[in-house]
Amino acid sequence: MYEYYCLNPISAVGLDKFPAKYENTECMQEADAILVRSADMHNLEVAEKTAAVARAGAGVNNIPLEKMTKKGVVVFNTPGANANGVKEMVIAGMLLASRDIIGGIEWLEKQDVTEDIAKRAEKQKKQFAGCEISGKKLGIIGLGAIGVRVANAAIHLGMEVYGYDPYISVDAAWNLSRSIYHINDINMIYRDCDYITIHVPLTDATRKMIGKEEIAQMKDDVVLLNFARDLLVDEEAVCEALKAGKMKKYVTDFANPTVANAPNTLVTPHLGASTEESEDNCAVMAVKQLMDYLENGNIKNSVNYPSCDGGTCIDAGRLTINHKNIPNMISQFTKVLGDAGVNIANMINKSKGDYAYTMIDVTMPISKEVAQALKAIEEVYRVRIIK
Ligand SMILES: NC(=O)C1=CN([C@@H]2O[C@H](COP(=O)(O)OP(=O)(O)OC[C@H]3O[C@@H](n4cnc5c(N)ncnc54)[C@H](O)[C@@H]3O)[C@@H](O)[C@H]2O)C=CC1
Ligand SMILES: O=C(O)CCC(=O)C(=O)O
Repeated sequence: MYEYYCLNPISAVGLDKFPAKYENTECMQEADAILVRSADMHNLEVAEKTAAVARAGAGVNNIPLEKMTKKGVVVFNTPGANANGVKEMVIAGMLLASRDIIGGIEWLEKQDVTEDIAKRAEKQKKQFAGCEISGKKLGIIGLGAIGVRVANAAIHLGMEVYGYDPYISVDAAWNLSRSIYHINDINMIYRDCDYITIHVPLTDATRKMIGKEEIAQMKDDVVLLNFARDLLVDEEAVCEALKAGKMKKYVTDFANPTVANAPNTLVTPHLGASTEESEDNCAVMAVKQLMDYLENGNIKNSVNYPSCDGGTCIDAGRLTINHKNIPNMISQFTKVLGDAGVNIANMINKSKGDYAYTMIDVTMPISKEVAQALKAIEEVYRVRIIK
């Protein structure tokens, strides 16, 4: 029996994939695995028993990764599963920033509905007029799952698209329309684009990457869109630019005291991934990844441990070890197993930066004592007997 705990509501389409041997617990401390969306986990202590956290979504800045890693907790996310939902919001954001659709609707809602409503509407409409996005320059910072989709959609809407991503993945590059200008100097985007949209993860390296200096380079009347994370942008500087008439609109998915109801901002309450399809996709992917990890020890789409696929164990036993990526670890593991007379059938050792993961299939069942001896090795964070 496995127990899972949901820190946020998770789509039933995903949770229904858990078979009967999985139970949804009300108590986080009892959980083998935790599912989360945007809940802040930085001040939460997860139980020793908890082996995995699955973020049903992309951004993992709400999860203390270093702390989890050193507890041997594998953190998963669901790359691309909600990217289309965000892409559609970005397109909507560009349109809302270009035409005063909201102003027009609000004006109409306040009117008395009388026989002459059509006539009054025709008279008023000029104050809600705007411009088209076709033919305008769009700069995209971050060409990952979302950035690529936004880029390709914008091309189809007739925009001239410039993309910047020094770490673009091979997959993303393959999916990118050939009509997009892939540029190496981010300042070109700041200087030349009418619309700028950011789609990078929030890390120490990207925090406040758009600040006063970057805004100063931008064209007058630029529209800045932020569906990634508010802390990527110096929003005090944005509000000054909006007030000064330098920036036309700031479209953001993140409400906070700086931007909520501020002039010329369009703020949505973190709705990018709030579609039936995105919520279902993320939940299904998160649940499948958790099940494969809990039952087989396989890792796919983890942000803190390497991928590892040993399939289903066909030998007598399997154990997995989460540990630091330093010399002499494997020899210590094989010594413990050799001393206990345990024969190794197969072994996989993978690393991701400072951390590593070892999966060992053996020809006889593994005792708790052997697992304890492995756990006692310095810089071993967790040992699981899978079978
Ligand atoms: N508003 C919402 O509901 C949602 C927001 N997000 C946010 O959007 C972010 C991006 O999501 P995805 O595209 O799915 O992630 P992704 O991981 O597929 O793409 C991120 C891209 O940013 C690039 N990158 C990293 N540092 C960069 C830098 N300094 N300059 C330029 N590019 C850089 C990476 O190389 C990668 O290609 C997430 O980390 C999350 O914070 C994601 C999903 C929903
Ligand atoms: O779960 C959500 O609604 C938030 C989505 C998000 O911000 C992400 O996937 O990074």
